[in-house]
Amino acid sequence: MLRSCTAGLRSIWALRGRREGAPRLSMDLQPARRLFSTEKVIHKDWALPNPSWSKDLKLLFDQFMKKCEDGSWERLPSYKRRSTQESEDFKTYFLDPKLVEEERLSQAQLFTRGFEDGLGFEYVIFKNNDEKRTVCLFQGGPYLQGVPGLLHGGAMATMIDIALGSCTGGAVMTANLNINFKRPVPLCSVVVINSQLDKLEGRKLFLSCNVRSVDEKTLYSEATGLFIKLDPEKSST
Ligand SMILES: CCCCC/C=C\C/C=C\C/C=C\C/C=C\CCCC(=O)SCCNC(=O)CCNC(=O)[C@H](O)C(C)(C)COP(=O)(O)OP(=O)(O)OC[C@H]1O[C@@H](n2cnc3c(N)ncnc32)[C@H](O)[C@@H]1OP(=O)(O)O
Repeated sequence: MLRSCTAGLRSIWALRGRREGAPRLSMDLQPARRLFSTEKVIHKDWALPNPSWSKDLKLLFDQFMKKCEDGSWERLPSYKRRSTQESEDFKTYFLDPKLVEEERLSQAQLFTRGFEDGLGFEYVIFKNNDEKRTVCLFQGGPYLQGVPGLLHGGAMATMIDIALGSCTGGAVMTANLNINFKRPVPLCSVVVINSQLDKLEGRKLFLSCNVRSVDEKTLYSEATGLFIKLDPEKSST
């Protein structure tokens, strides 16, 4: 496993910055301000295949894209940053400008999308609106290691949070997250996170998910989450 991961790492380095349609920029060599000031970077959709995706991930992606054809499923796009108008709305309602400097905020990005291709979080989420559930296909790269050769539990928790949040469809905050880690996830492997909305109670959304291997034989984790719809009348800070 470690050997294949090292080979993967070598090929990933060979592919750095070559995501389809992406500008050839190297994140560690250029100042963040320059990287994130171009519209092209801000609006790039990262939930699409790139050369670091394994055969398993590409295969599952293709299968779910087929399910999207009749409209029952949709692929959720993923951006490093929100669009300008959404950012402004968000700041107006929920952020205290005294707590976060404008310059720092201009550099902000979704942390799961801050890695070079293949090194960190590679994922795509498909949503079935009628069934109120999502499927997240996730390949955790070599920079997400915890115990040698294994995915860090915090990286898994991050993906579980995002997967559960993708079922909510709105401005929400995670209030509670409970995870049972049942089996360790091999680094660089692909897992499937099935999430669903179990109950809606006022502003409270109760969700659950499980994390399985591609062949569904291994149950890696189970989790439940409570998300709260944000109240624009209240400040979250
Ligand atoms: C920040 C805004 C986000 C906006 C997003 C906008 C668009 C989304 C689109 C794209 C996003 C893209 C990607 C997202 C990627 C990553 C997601 C990251 C998610 C996070 O990384 S997120 C950070 C961790 N998260 C926090 O940092 C929360 C800190 N926290 C709070 O900010 C407040 O705590 C809050 C807002 C949760 C609630 O505050 P509040 O004042 O609005 O509501 P209140 O306290 O009245 O609770 C109402 C009812 O929920 C019950 N309740 C509350 N908490 C509970 C708990 N823990 N257990 C059991 N019940 C609980 C109460 O008991 C009451 O129940 P009842 O109504 O029955 O009395």
